[in-house]
Amino acid sequence: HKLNRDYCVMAFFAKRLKTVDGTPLERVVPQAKAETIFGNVFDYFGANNVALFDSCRISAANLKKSYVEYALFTTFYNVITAEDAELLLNDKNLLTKGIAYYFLEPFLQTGLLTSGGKKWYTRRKMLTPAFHFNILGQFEDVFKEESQKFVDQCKNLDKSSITLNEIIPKFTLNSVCDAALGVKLDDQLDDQQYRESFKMIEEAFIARISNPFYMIDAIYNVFLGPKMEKHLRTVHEFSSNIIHKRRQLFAAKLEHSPTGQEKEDNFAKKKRYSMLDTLLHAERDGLIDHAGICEEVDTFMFEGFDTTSMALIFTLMNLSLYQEMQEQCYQEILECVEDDLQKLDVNVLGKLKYLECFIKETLRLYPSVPGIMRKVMQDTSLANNVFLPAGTEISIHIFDIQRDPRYFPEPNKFDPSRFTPENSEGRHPYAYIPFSAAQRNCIGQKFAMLEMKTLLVYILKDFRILPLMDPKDLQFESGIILRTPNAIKIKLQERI
Ligand code: HEM
Repeated sequence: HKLNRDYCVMAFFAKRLKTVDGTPLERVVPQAKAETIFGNVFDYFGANNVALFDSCRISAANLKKSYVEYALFTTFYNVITAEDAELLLNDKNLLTKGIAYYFLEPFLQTGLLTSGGKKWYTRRKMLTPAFHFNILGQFEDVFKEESQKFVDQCKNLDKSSITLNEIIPKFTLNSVCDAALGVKLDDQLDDQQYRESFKMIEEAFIARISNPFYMIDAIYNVFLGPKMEKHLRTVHEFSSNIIHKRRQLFAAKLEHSPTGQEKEDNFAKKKRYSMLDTLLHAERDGLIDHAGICEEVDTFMFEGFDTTSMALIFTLMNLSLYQEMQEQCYQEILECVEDDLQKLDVNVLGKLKYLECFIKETLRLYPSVPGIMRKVMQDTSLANNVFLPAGTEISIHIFDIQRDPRYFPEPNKFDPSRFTPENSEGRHPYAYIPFSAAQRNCIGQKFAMLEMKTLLVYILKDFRILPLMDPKDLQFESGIILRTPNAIKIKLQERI
């Protein structure tokens, strides 16, 4: 027992965290209570996704400090405060992604999300202009078209019970494909199958992070890997078809340019291109190859589709639950937005300050990406007296950070006024990080906000949103994206 207490048998090979000045570690970083005598190795073994999610919240509530867990060969430093998140996200030695992203590689290879070092830096530099403020107006037309399609579809549904999880993902997938990739989804591209395979891949991912044996490639490849091949093929074929379609459009566009000078002229004028066109241009210049384009397209579909879906689903749920606040959003829209929605643009959307606070508060309580990870590549000492040995995995729990009562009193209460300029003043800048922060923050955050605001304006102008569920019943599942096993339902009533 003594041996086990000190060295965590079975987690014996996980390197121990230390303090820089020799203070006993438990005073600075407590260890999460182990469920078995084997350290934290089997704490999540066999737990379902809901139990897994809840156990992280229980550790955070009990320990109230960033804490450590010792697994089979790996040490996990779990970060739950804004102060620690700031130190880690700004450390230039801690830009490499953690083990969880390695499990995503069969799907995304090493695109912007999963890559590190020089490759990440070059790609980020290449793609940043595609998300520049100036290009947002170009996306806006797509968002308006898709939003109009969405409200027309709602008019034909049974409005007494609408399951958001069933209809929102189609909207966000269409939007990301059309706006960022420049391809409209049609009958040739089976998006239903894509979404199903995407879900299966995420389940395999969760199996890997929760079961210490599946973390070992050899075991995963025998028992789970073969079942995933079909789904990986589906998602890769889907993105390849998108690239193929855009390539044809791109070639036709260049052919019709009278002198072939178009590209040079436009680049000279710093004309902005959509994300996929930016990659196709870079390919012509020999800066990326076809495999690289596939990695990035998979990455953008992965990051741009379900994240925004869940954010919209929770925002619509909150609009249904808080009727007075919904009315405030509606009144603001009446004041700022003309009846002719064709005139809706980035500037008008920028005036919808209350709606923005509403979305931000939703993302605080329900961050679409509840946690992110980093890997320590070389021994690192932090300013908070923690020494991280090389190989340590860092898990930054955005979900817990954003419910810290020091920065958000009554943290579980939904209150958009927390985000007015007066109330935000002086708050720790890392207390609210739904899009992460510092160098590896979300490249698509403006894109996402614009897409969400546009759809919400279209819905609120045409419908009153009524509640159909009790938020107390909400459960959450552990995963890459914050999901709930509950179907999130609302009622719609057409405004006269
Ligand atoms: C509400 C919607 C969204 C949320 C909450 C969100 C959140 C995040 C977070 C937390 C990260 C950091 C991941 C990490 O460090 O591991 C991230 C990265 C990223 N996001 Fe988003 N995202 C959203 C929408 C989008 C959209 C619409 C796109 C693209 C169209 C996008 C593209 C990316 C990419 C490519 C990265 C990787 C950036 C890098 O490492 O350089 N995201 N996002």
